[in-house]
Amino acid sequence: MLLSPLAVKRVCAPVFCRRTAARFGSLARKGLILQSTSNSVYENLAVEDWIHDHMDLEQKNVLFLWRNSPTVVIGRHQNPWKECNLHLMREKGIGLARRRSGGGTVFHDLGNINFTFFTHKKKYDRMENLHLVIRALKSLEPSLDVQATQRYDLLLEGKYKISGTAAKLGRTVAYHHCTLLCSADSWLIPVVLRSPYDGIQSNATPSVPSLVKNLSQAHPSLTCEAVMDAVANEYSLQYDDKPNVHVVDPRDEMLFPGITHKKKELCTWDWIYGKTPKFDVQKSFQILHKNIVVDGKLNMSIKNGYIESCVMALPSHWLSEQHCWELQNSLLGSKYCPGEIVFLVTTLLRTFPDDDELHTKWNMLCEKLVSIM
Ligand SMILES: Nc1ncnc2c1ncn2[C@@H]1O[C@H](COP(=O)(O)OC(=O)CCCC[C@@H]2CCSS2)[C@@H](O)[C@H]1O
Repeated sequence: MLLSPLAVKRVCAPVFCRRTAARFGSLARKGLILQSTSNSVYENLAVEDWIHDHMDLEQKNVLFLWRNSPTVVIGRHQNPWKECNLHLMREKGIGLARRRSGGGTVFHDLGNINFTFFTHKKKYDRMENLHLVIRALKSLEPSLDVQATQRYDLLLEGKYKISGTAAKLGRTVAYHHCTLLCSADSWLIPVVLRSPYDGIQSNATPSVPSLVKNLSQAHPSLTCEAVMDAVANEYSLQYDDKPNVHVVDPRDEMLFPGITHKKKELCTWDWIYGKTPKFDVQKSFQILHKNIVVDGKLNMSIKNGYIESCVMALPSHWLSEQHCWELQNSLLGSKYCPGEIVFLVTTLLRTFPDDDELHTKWNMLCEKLVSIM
């Protein structure tokens, strides 16, 4: 008989079963702990997807431990332009990812740990998981003042958020994932999660900002490594087991057949930006040209991340209706993204090669557009 410690549905991954049976040892384990070797948010989210889609969690629970290089992670139904400063993130090389669970936006770096608790849907219990994390923290610092709130945050000293929660409930499998701030760049969090873009109307899920603090600020002994070990210990205790953390590489196609495809999907523009719920942008702006202030208005509708309608109101003595229309029209169907807009306007400029005055005006409008994306 083919037995798998990961209890993978055989039909999906026969190779995985045989290999992992050898790799992960004892078949009796009811709680399996996996820790990622990767700091790529897309690879780690792909592991979550893979476990969700392929593992049979009827008899077994899984805890997945992972950390990422600097990234902003938005919820499934959020608008990144409303939630974070995309300009600053591009400048600082901070990534953006959209996860499959709902909820708000958080910042990850190597000082932030993520825990994903996978169970059968019947056993899904977020409070139980958070209490496990609290027990782990108290095993390291018994005097630590940490509490779970009704919205499943963990608060330090009654007011500082150290952990945020989100969840995904599938047909049979459920997962609850949460962050834990140990030694993240806590100065950067409010800066990067403040959107500079105004005039966006949207029904997307808004985040709930809080004051944040790192555990290591309260107790220097609470490093990521110590906390991860303590959580793994506590998780094993729950199953009367010795801690046994299996280090896994999310790029290992033998272990996770089909995971490369899952990762690729999570990296696409159409997933990260394109899944933004439909939104409108209404913005008044001013352009200073030849010492004259020109007032303009912009109205756009964005659907699946693409510009569905665009109307610019500008004084006709400054830009003729025809030229205004040509600019608007060239943007229709384009991604709501700076690179695409610059490309389209540059292409449009080539249709009037000798009109320097028009080039200047279109370029100024292009800059305005780029500044709001
Ligand atoms: N890393 C981290 N941990 C805790 N709190 C954070 C963090 N980053 C930002 N914040 C604060 O939470 C709010 C947003 O709170 P809000 O309640 O809106 O959203 C959440 O908590 C979502 C948690 C998602 C957890 C997933 C687990 C694995 S992948 S991401 C934000 O404005 C900051 O004030």
